[in-house]
Amino acid sequence: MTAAGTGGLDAIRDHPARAVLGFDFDGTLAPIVADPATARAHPGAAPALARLAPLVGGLAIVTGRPAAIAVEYGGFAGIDGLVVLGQYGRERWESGTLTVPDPPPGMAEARAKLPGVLSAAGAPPEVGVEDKGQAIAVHTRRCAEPEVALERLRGLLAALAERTGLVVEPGRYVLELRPPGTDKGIAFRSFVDERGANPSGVLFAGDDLGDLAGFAAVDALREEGVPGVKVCSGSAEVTALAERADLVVDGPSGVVELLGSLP
Ligand SMILES: O=P(O)(O)OC[C@H]1O[C@H](O[C@H]2O[C@H](CO)[C@@H](O)[C@H](O)[C@H]2O)[C@H](O)[C@@H](O)[C@@H]1O
Repeated sequence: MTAAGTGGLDAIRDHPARAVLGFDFDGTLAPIVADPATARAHPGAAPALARLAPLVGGLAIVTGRPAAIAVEYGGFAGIDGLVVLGQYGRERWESGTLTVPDPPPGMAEARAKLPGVLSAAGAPPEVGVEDKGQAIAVHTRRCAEPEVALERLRGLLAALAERTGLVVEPGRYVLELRPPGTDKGIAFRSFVDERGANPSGVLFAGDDLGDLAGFAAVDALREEGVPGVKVCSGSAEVTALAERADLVVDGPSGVVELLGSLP
């Protein structure tokens, strides 16, 4: 644990009612599985979040998943006070109310052209397409050589994104075509700001490249004098987060253990 991270955790524990916490879903609260449709939160996650929600100033799931899917797969439906910021902040779920904007311009064209792009890239049949309405994720985890399949797709998907006004969000054996304009850092910072001008401390936990923006939000808050802690749900697949984290825990079970120790 870094000294700054210890300061962040101490501040959260000393003044939990003004603390704001953000957690990624896949790989952080939910173990990684081969089929995205079968991912479910660690069994201890929802009970731990339900216990914590009334004790802290703000508690959010900040995820690339559609908000409704994260609520369903997480078992979060009954948790009062929990906010789910889905699709990198475009969608919001809170107390059973879901807010979803119209799909971005370009998404329909990207959807229509994607099969041709996969074919041009020689994508094997194990490549999976996850249509999330606001975004489309192309998964290679189930391919015999997932890294090779991902690299073959990278350039063509980047070109498709550029043609359709989208951006490519890379992740764990996934390249996602999604609208620009938000990321987990913007989503988490705006959630912190809406909870009040004087947070006692902030925490962001993640496992994947998209979570680096959440870490950057914690860094920016620290520079403004707000104690903060960056938690990495460790895996062999992504090392970039561990290098920037204050604390590395052992995957979703380690994150649930940390949740149980808060505030
Ligand atoms: O922001 P997150 O909650 O971490 O979501 C990021 C992406 O996670 C999902 O894909 C990842 O998890 C899958 C299930 O364990 C796994 O099969 C895949 O390889 C991972 O990349 C999800 O399917 C995507 O839509 C999310 O954007």
